[in-house]
This record gives sequence, C-alpha cells and structure tokens, in this order.
Amino acid sequence: MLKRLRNDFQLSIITLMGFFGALGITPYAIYRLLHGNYLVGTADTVIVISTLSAVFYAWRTGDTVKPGIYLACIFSVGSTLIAINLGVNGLFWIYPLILFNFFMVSPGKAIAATLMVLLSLVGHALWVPGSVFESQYQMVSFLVTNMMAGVLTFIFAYRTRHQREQLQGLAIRDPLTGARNRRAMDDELKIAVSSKRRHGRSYSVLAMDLDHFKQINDQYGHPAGDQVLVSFVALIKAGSRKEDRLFRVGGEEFLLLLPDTSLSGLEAAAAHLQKLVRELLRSPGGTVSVSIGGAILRTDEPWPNLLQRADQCLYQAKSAGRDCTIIDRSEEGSPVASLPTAGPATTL
Ligand SMILES: Nc1nc2c(ncn2[C@@H]2O[C@H](COP(=O)(O)OP(=O)(O)OP(=O)(O)O)[C@@H](O)[C@H]2O)c(=O)[nH]1
Repeated sequence: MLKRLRNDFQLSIITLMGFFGALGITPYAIYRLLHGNYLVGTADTVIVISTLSAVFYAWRTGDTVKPGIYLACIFSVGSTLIAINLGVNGLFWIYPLILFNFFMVSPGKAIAATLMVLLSLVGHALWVPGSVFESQYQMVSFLVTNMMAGVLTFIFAYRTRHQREQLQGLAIRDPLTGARNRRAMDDELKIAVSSKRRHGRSYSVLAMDLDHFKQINDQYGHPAGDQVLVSFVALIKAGSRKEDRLFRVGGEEFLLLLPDTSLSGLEAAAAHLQKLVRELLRSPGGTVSVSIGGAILRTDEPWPNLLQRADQCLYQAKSAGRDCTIIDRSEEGSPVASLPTAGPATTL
C-alpha cells in the first residue's frame, strides 16, 4: 500500500485530498444538518460520500483519471452552491478549490473549471444583487485575487506536470531508440499476467532480434548500427497496433507485447513485421532482417516463463537460418522445454 502511494503520484494526491476533504467537510455537514440548513448540509454530505467513493474506486481499479475528473466536478459544483447559499462566508472555499482542481485534473481542465465557478458566482451575484457579494468592490476584489491564484497555479501545475512526464519518460525509455526499457517491460508483463488472471484478457509476445547485427557495427561503425536500431523501432511502431508495446530488452533484442491477440493474429502480426523489416530496413551494406520467436501467455503463467518460451523459439528461428518466425504452439499446462529445444512450434 505504501509502495503504491510512493510510486503513483496521482493516487497519493487523490487519497490525500479525499482524506482531508472528508475530514474537513464532515464536521460542517453535521453542524449544518443539526442546525436545519438542509440544502448546504446535504451538499456537504454528498461531497464527503463522493470523495470517499472516488478514493475507493481509484485504489480498486488503479484508474486515477476518472476519479480525478469526478472529484473536480463534484467539488466545483458543491463549492459554488455553498458560496451562493452562504454568501461571503462560503467564498473562502473557492481558494482551496482552485488548488484542489489543479491537483486533480490536467491544467487545462482545471483552469476551465475555475472559470466556470467564477462565472457562475458572478452571474448569480448580478442576477440577484447582494446574494453572494456585499458590494461591487468586494466582487471585483474576489475576481481579481481568484484569477491571480488561478493563473499562478496554472503555470506551476503546467511546469511540474511537464517535468514529471519528462522524468517518467526518462525512467522507462531507452534513450537511443525511444522504445520502452527493460524495467518498463517487467512492470507491463506483471500487469498482463494479473489482467489475464482477473479479466481473462489474452496477451502474446514477439521476441525479435536483428540478424548479423554485429557485422553492421564491425563494417560500418557503431553510429551506423545505432541508426539501424532507431529505424527498426520506428518501423515496428508504425507496423504494429497502438495498444502494442515495444521494449528494448538488450543490444539488438526487442520484445513486442500484443494484447488481445489470438494465435492466428500473432502469426499475421509477425509475418507483417518481418516483411516490413525485410523490405524497408537498410544498413549502409544493404537490407537487414529480423528473426522472431512468439508465445501466448498462459493462465497463471509467471511472465519469465513466457519470455523463456519466446526466447526458445527465437533461438530456433536463428538456428533455422534467420529471417523467419517460430511461434510456440505447445498446449497450456505443458512444461517449458529447456534450451535449445522448444515445444511444438511453427516456422512461418
Ligand atoms: N550500434 C550499436 N550496437 C550495439 C548496441 N548494443 C549492442 N550492440 C551490438 O550488437 C551486437 C550483437 O551481436 P550478436 O549478439 O553477435 O548478434 P548478431 O551479430 O546480430 O548475430 P545473430 O543475432 O546471431 O544474427 C554486438 O556487436 C553489440 O556490440 C547499441 O546500442 N548500438
């Protein structure tokens, strides 16, 4: 639990805000309900319950985007209603609301929510004079200070978000090719195993290794080899589906993770990518080819096993003369064969 809080910034913010939001608003809800202010008391109660539900949902599903939007909406509408109902005393809630929204949703959405809240308050004040603000001067001061708070928070949130995304990118991507790195692969494969177990979603992998890559380095230099790797990644990304994930496992070894792909789909994807590489990937010395080994994730199979099966097939593809694909077709439950022989496999 602590590890999740440490690693998932958005989840920790939702939990923190949810916890303090519920803790801070509950006494107000009780006080107002006890003193007969049922409208505001009910609004407070709805906010508390919604907050706790959103935190629960975020923890259960790991999805922090929907709860963030939901909380920002609920808190914006709730605070606006409270400010309209309580007048000046309720206006103080708008300041923390602005900060809250910038933590919950993207800076663009947060600034839009801030504008909606301010427009609603000013609109209501103009419609029913004296209902929200005590004077025009107070209304203008409130608007100016809120706009300043909103713009400054926008700049801060935009910068930190940008830097966070850059850091996350650096942590999970290979700097040369931009493909995801081994650490990201381990994480994604763990998620695939649990998603297969919990939701029955199918996953396949293609282990890919460029053929005779050492010769390119030896004959034309390391920069030429680097360029081939960069072009290879661009080709595979262009030739695979958006939801497929490409990882650089080692020097010229890559792994493609394909969700929702059957055996025939995996064969078709491998054949398509292999053809693409054969026809379009070039080194200074001419065409470059790739050998591929494929496997489909079994129920409750540890992910290193899946990689081992795909690697065995890749090894067979290399032994079979390279520039070909071998897919592991062995049945669920059959043991993983040790190198160099794999289970029944097809050469494409
Ligand atoms: N240019 C470049 N070369 C790399 C990089 N990482 C690893 N290599 C080289 O990749 C080569 C891999 O060679 P081998 O493992 O013998 O593979 P191969 O020559 O492709 O032979 P087969 O896989 O059997 O077809 C080595 O020469 C490594 O130095 C890199 O980031 N850039």
